[in-house]
Amino acid sequence: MQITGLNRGLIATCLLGILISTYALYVEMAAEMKPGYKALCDISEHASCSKVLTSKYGKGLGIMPKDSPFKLPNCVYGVMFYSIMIFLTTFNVTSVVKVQIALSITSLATCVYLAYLLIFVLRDFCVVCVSTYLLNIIVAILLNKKHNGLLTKNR
Ligand SMILES: C/C(=C\C[C@@]12O[C@]1(C)C(=O)c1ccccc1C2=O)CCC[C@H](C)CCC[C@H](C)CCCC(C)C
Repeated sequence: MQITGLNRGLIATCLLGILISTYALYVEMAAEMKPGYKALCDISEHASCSKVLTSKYGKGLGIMPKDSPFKLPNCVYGVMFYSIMIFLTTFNVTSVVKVQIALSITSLATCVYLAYLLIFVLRDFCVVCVSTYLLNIIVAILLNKKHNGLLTKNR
């Protein structure tokens, strides 16, 4: 695929990521404010996204200390991550793609950790969470293709 096509794919995937993260942030705030709030992604007892989002792992990735300024909802990190990705996608430079790949690997590692929490600690199926894992895998594949594409072009 051409670089332009890969860029479109990357931007579309990241926009979807921003959309899902924003929705998850809304659900998190609504569930915290109104008890008994039932979100669209609260499908059943063991497929409840609001339970996951309002759990103690839902903020600061579950690792930030109690009153750290980085104890933001995980979704806020998601929005920042996808926005930075979109911005960096506008540069078609190998070195910038390398920075994006590094960020993408960090996000994949974070996803593995969050998926572990989801499956083994919270024992819940969270649709919005799993979709962001998939999006991050797609971003990694597209970045790898773009990196290869730029290397061949500059040869
Ligand atoms: C919505 C989202 C992930 C979903 C979810 O986190 C949620 C919402 C959550 O509450 C949760 C609770 C318990 C178990 C699992 C979960 C999750 O699954 C976003 C991915 C975040 C993405 C993987 C960010 C990675 C950021 C890197 C650390 C790099 C930061 C880059 C910066 C410069 C900002």
